[in-house]
Amino acid sequence: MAELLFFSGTMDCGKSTLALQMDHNHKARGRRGLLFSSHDRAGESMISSRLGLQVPAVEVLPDTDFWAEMTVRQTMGARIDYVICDEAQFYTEPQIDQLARVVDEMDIDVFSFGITSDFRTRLFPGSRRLIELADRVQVLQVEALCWCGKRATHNARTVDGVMVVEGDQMMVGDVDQQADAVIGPIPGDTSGDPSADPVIGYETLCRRHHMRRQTSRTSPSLHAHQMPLPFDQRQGSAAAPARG
Ligand SMILES: Nc1ncnc2c1ncn2[C@@H]1O[C@H](COP(=O)(O)OP(=O)(O)O)[C@@H](O)[C@H]1O
Ligand SMILES: Cc1cn([C@H]2C[C@H](O)[C@@H](COP(=O)(O)O)O2)c(=O)[nH]c1=O
Repeated sequence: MAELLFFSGTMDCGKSTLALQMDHNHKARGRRGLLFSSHDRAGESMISSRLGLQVPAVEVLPDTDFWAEMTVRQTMGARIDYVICDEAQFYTEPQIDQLARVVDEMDIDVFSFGITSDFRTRLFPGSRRLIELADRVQVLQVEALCWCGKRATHNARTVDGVMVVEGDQMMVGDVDQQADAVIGPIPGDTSGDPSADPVIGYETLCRRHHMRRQTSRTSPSLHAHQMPLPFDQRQGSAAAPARG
């Protein structure tokens, strides 16, 4: 019997990698699958993993109807044994209902992948509906970590390196946008230009640090370790710290 599975976790815990691995393993055994995604960081119609894999996928739009998608393809003679759905947090509730119907009435496995909650710790509508309907919800084993070393359970959004708790629920972005913010501006780098667009980034945190709004940038201990020694260009040597 086909199943609706939801593989979930924070950002950067390996969901897209697992999605592509599952596709590979099922394909290797002669099963036929269809890949879907929505607003992947690498661009439209794509499933991309930070491990470097990138595979074409059908882009899910607000008016995509999964029941119709499957019906049209099957009518044209395609065999569909399973469906991979990445970035499923962005799907609408009716789309998740359609996926459940595809499982139950067409006997097609649906393997869905997505983050559970947004930067305000609120459930995404698509994820909420998946939690309500899935046969199984599986939290990924690979743990994204907070800067303190604990398991990261929440996603923080940063704007120009500063954690925010207000804004649109959907904003495509990545976790490594924090890096520059941690070590401060690099001399000659104009990306810190105040007239430039704000840099949206994300950081995975444990609950305690999410609640306290403490990111790697505002953590006093980590900040001290990652700050480069101030370099006195006149002397050619490290000078006394100018910043507290
Ligand atoms: N350079 C690297 N070497 C080894 N593993 C990496 C590297 N870069 C990323 N990863 C792994 O990839 C994971 C992110 O995978 P990805 O599928 O892109 O995550 P998600 O879809 O959950 O955001 C990281 O948690 C890490 O385990
Ligand atoms: C927390 C949060 C994330 N997003 C976006 C940022 C990324 O583009 C995706 C998650 O991708 P990943 O493969 O899981 O890393 O979601 C968002 O739009 N709103 C949020 O609150």
